[in-house]
Amino acid sequence: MEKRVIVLMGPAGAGKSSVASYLKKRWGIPQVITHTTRQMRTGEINGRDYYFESPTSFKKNHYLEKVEYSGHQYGSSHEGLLAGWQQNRLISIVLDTKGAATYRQELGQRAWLWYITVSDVTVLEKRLEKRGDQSAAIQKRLHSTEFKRDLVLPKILKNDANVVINDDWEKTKKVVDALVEGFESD
Ligand SMILES: Nc1nc2c(ncn2[C@@H]2O[C@H](COP(=O)(O)OP(=O)(O)O)[C@@H](O)[C@H]2O)c(=O)[nH]1
Ligand SMILES: Nc1ncnc2c1ncn2[C@@H]1O[C@H](COP(=O)(O)OP(=O)(O)O)[C@@H](O)[C@H]1O
Repeated sequence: MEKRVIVLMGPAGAGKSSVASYLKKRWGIPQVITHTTRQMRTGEINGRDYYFESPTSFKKNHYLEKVEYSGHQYGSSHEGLLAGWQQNRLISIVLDTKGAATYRQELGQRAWLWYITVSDVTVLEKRLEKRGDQSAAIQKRLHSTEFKRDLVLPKILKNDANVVINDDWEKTKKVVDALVEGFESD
């Protein structure tokens, strides 16, 4: 049976992690956990949200792809993907748009691209504040080239991605349910 990884991408605060959690809770779709050198935020758990690494330990892993985002390293392992697929036909991963393009290149249609966004980008900063991110970290993030890049869906992914506008969480859940149901009934 066909296997797929739902690649959740989009600007910071759009709701990528919220969708990943919902996929797990409602549909039992596990998230492939990636590695990062950024600091753990309040409420985050090592091994659930990320594998938090030092610059030295980060270098020791083997990555399918890795990127720098707002001054920190992020990488996803081949092993994580394969372990997820061993137990499940459908898994998810949260990536930036550069990583998503690599996944599409490496995995073809097995990378199911979902671009999570909002119709009014000014809400993103408010969401990051509400999430409890430190204000210095928010400002650094909002001014990074990667954040600005991911505010729009890159041209090379435009025809391939499902766009999910996450303005209203109740509506988003319905859109997510419809996408998963479409796959399950395939
Ligand atoms: N390419 C790639 N991007 C990642 C990986 N892990 C996380 N990201 C992306 O890195 C960016 C920053 O993530 P994070 O620090 O959690 O910030 P957030 O977007 O504000 O939640 C987001 O766009 C994530 O999707 C990875 O392993 N590879
Ligand atoms: N539709 C929504 N309306 C209001 N707040 C939301 C919505 N979706 C997510 N959030 C909240 O916005 C913040 C950022 O969401 P998150 O999933 O962490 O985004 P991302 O992973 O894309 O950075 C979180 O506090 C989350 O609870």
